[in-house]
Amino acid sequence: MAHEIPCWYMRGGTSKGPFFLARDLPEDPTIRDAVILAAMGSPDPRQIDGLGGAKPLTSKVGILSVPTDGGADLDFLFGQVGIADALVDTTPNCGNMLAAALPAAIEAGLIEGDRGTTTRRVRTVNTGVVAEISIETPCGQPVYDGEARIDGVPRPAAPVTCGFLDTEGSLTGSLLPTGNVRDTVDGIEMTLIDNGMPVMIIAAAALGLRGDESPGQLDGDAALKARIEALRLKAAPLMNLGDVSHKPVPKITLVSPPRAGGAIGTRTFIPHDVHTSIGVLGAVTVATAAVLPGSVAYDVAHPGEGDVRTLSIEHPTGEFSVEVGMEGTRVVRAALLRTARLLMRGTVPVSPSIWCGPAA
Ligand SMILES: O=C(O)/C=C(\CC(=O)C(=O)O)C(=O)O
Repeated sequence: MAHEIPCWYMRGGTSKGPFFLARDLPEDPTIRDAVILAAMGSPDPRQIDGLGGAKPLTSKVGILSVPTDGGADLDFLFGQVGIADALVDTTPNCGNMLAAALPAAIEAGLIEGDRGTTTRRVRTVNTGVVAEISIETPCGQPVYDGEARIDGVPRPAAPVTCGFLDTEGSLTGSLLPTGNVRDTVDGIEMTLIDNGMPVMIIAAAALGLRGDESPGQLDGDAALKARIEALRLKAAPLMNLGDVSHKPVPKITLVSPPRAGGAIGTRTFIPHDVHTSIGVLGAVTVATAAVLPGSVAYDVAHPGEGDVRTLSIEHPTGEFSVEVGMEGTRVVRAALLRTARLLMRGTVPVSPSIWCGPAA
């Protein structure tokens, strides 16, 4: 008989995927990952035999637990699940799935919601980044209907507010891991930066682009993608990320002057497909570069003024507003809005041969 794993299938921002409780999954990470791959239908380019959506933004999972060290109220382990690769990567952050972690934990009975608004510190175990997340819980349970709108999601929903502190160097050790605000790799100038997400920021013009091309146009340009991947493989070791040929970081954001009254125009490779919008911590990192004099982003940005300012990061399906708190030219905190929704709750059946791991 199949093993039934409790599961809450959530949309978090512009991503979606199943959430599990750590206690419902095998402890051994190798068996756990085999179970997740089976649940998602990987490896298979169509993920036809599982829950995965055959795109990076819909091939994600969250694993929840309550920490005992006092460092947070909820631990969220994020997994980027390979589609054609049999790989569950728990290295990077994902701010979109993070937005769904608290409602999922309340749905699962792991955390008791407050009456009115529930605010908790949620730690992304992957990097240790802690975010303060607030959701509406009028009677102690999350509500999902509401009037908050985020670009990339067609319907309005209840707001999820996310506040970040201490995101510098999340994976690379420092905001500017090379020690430079600008580097040159294979003749292309770039800013290599990590304020929650390692990102290579390159002017779209440096690659012969305008910067407002559609994701379809960019995804269809095999020569461009090969060039960008070659740059990524060279830049990643400079960012202390080593060999990233099987890693989803760093991301690459091509920047250009804003076209819709925002702070900057973006097209982001994550890293092999073009994002239909932009990731959460990706947007925080691009906003950080946009206000940093000397960076490639600063050259084309309208960075605004003041110790607290809102930067509108333009992307293929609209914009993403990031409020930043600054000390000098340094971003020390970021706040932003997401929405999330429970799409389905149930159990995922997994074959006992996978659940039990290889025979001894
Ligand atoms: O960059 C990606 O692969 C996609 C993400 C990551 C994210 O949310 C973030 O940058 O925090 C997403 O949109 O879910």
